[in-house]
Amino acid sequence: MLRDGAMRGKTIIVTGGGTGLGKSITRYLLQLGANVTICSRRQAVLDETARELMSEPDRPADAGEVLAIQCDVRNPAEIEQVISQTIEKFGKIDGLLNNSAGNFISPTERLSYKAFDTIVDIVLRGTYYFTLAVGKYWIENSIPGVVLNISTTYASTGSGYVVPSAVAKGGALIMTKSLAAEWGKYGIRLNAIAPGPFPTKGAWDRLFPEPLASVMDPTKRIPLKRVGEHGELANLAAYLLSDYSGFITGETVTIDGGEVLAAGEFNHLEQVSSEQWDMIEQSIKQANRASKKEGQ
Ligand SMILES: CCCCC/C=C/C(=O)SCCNC(=O)CCNC(=O)[C@H](O)C(C)(C)COP(=O)(O)OP(=O)(O)OC[C@H]1O[C@@H](n2cnc3c(N)ncnc32)[C@H](O)[C@@H]1OP(=O)(O)O
Ligand SMILES: NC(=O)C1=CN([C@@H]2O[C@H](COP(=O)(O)OP(=O)(O)OC[C@H]3O[C@@H](n4cnc5c(N)ncnc54)[C@H](OP(=O)(O)O)[C@@H]3O)[C@@H](O)[C@H]2O)C=CC1
Repeated sequence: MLRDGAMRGKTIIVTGGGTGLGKSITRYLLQLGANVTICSRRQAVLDETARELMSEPDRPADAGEVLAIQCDVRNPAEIEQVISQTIEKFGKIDGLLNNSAGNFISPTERLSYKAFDTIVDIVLRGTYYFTLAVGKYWIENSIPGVVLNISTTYASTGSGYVVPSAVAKGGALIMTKSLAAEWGKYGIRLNAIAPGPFPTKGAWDRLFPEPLASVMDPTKRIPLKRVGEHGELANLAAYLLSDYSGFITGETVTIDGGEVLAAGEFNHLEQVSSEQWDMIEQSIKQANRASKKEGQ
């Protein structure tokens, strides 16, 4: 979507950049010329992704470089290491994509305290630790920066069966708005993306395992009748991390094919046939005539 080289000279940290959506966004940022640090718990996965992205056949000559650093986002000392090694390698940091997450589907009453903590710690604590660390660096060095948080649509609506994730993503969304208000004076922007379903192994293994996968087709609820494509999300993320979105802050952009609209009272009436609509129309018109007569 953005022109070639649109992110040249920028350095972005992508948490969870070794897999899934983080990897797809990293691929596009590199193509646009950004240098990208990817970080997560599994160094071997990060190294393999870095190797793959640096040797893609269609990699432009002026594509950015990737640096892979092990980091558990629940650990501030490891976050500090990512920041210092990124500055050492690329000179500065311009953007942070908080994309790391943990999640699994489960009735909430089945969860142990540790299970709940595990998700909230990765998603909420990890997001605010990383944002705080990078934000301090930007403020101390008078660097304008941009934070993009990968949220979910249920961060606003809430959702059963993924309650720790909803609680944590909801908290991160409020942090996005709160810090957008507080740090605007430093030239720091914070936004969020709320994706609907975008198939990844990480999400599908934990949210749609059998027998759920056989009985639950997420596309049925989506007005556009399909799941998202990684390139569509990468376009939006690159835009929100780029200077082209320079006047957007505190905003959440939903990209879900209209799935959140499912709450609309009458949206499920797709099932009503054309013949049934004829009958309904006649019935309403009959009622209209009757009420007019009553008024005469
Ligand atoms: C499609 C529509 C919208 C979707 C929105 C998507 C949101 C997403 O976030 S998708 C991202 C999915 N990706 C991941 O989750 C990747 C990373 N995940 C993991 O590594 C694991 O799933 C993890 C989050 C559980 C963390 O792993 P680890 O640190 O190794 O933790 P443990 O295995 O030790 O488990 C901790 C704790 O949690 C309990 N637990 C794990 N799975 C379940 C489960 N399915 N049901 C109930 N409890 C579970 C586990 O038993 C541990 O608790 P204790 O037993 O008390 O020790
Ligand atoms: N796929 C979808 O349909 C949707 C996804 N999302 C969001 O998109 C983002 C990416 O998810 P997706 O690509 O689907 O799933 P993935 O499982 O592929 O991505 C999650 C990433 O988080 C990393 N991670 C997990 N725990 C930690 C930790 N403690 N410290 C550092 N990194 C960690 C994982 O790497 P490692 O295991 O190496 O640590 C992994 O790379 C998440 O924020 C998710 O909530 C939102 C809505 C829909």
